[in-house]
Amino acid sequence: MAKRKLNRRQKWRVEKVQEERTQRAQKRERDISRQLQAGDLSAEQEGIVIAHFGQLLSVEALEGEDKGKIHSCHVRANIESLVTGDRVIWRAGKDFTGVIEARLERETILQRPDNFGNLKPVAANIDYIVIVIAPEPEPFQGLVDRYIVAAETVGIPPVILLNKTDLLTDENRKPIDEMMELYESLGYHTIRASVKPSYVMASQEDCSDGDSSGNEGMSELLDWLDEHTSVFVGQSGVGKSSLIQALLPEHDIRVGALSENTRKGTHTTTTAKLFHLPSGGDLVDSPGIREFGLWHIGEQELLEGFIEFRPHLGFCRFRDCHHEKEPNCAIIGAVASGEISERRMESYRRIKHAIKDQNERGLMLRD
Ligand SMILES: Nc1nc2c(ncn2[C@@H]2O[C@H](COP(=O)(O)OP(=O)(O)OP(=O)(O)O)[C@@H](O)[C@H]2O)c(=O)[nH]1
Ligand SMILES: [Zn+2]
Repeated sequence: MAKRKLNRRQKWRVEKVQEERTQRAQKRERDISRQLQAGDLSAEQEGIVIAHFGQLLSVEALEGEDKGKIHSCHVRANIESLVTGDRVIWRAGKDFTGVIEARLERETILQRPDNFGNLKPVAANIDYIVIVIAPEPEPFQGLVDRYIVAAETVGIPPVILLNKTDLLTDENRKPIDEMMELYESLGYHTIRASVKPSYVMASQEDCSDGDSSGNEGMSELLDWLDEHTSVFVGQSGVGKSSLIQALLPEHDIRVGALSENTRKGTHTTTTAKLFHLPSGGDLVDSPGIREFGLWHIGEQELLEGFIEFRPHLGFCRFRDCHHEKEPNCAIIGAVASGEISERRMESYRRIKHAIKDQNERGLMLRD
């Protein structure tokens, strides 16, 4: 996506919109000052943004008598854009309203490009990116690695979750096991799970091979998610909605995600929602977040995103080595000595060429 150039008329409209926005912000500030003076706002307290609706943010109180309650809050001027997962200092007002005064420092931030090519934050303070794969649709190493690189780039540990283990067969088991073992050997945590679709459940009397819901691997997954905030990403059809639905039986995840998609036309929505898991831990989800990893990667980020490449970076004979056929290339040397697997090297090359292709077609945002 290239940066758009605006013509005069568009520029005028943008300026007009900005002016109106400024006026609205000033009015809000005046309202807030009035409320403060009238003593209608509580003392400052800590909260977490759990959803975003236009100018209003849903903030959950993390302390005090309102702990766990959700307030619909305005944001004071001069606070940079807030996103789901942000921890904030806020004051409660009447009737579950409130005012956000400040944003606390973020541990991590997921960003995606907007239509103008600028990176916009979509979720904050995520601890794990759970990359879901399944025997069907077949997992392609390049795609899984791309998700991993994206996670490494933002500094959030990826967890590889193989879902639909009930669909493992004599034919597909070996390549999938090899893939999982490769990721384990790189130090990534892997989990295996299966979420039985409800129609299978209905026709099944005996659930003795799993937990009472007929699902498998869920307790390990729940343990892993406990006390952390996670997002689920992965190819369409691997079972992200099914997993999230199984984790959050009281929410209608599928319907929510679908209607949000339909309303926005394509997968452009950035509204993310934070859910508390009954067993502990939080999930942040939105159709936009599920696509995280497929947005953009720069060539250097790609190299560093392959964690086993890192010790070899900077040791090639040529500073501008492309790690293709150059003599004394440290990366190629590490493949030859077995420190880097052929599969990951091939995957790296494939992703690099795909990025180049996209760059040449002007689709990428930055190198
Ligand atoms: N056999 C089997 N089928 C599953 C399992 N988990 C999910 N499915 C089925 O796989 C299909 C796709 O599942 P979804 O949960 O919609 O997948 P998704 O990753 O959310 O897909 P998108 O919404 O397109 O991103 C559905 O028909 C599910 O019932 C599983 O563990 N085993
Ligand atoms: Zn090299």
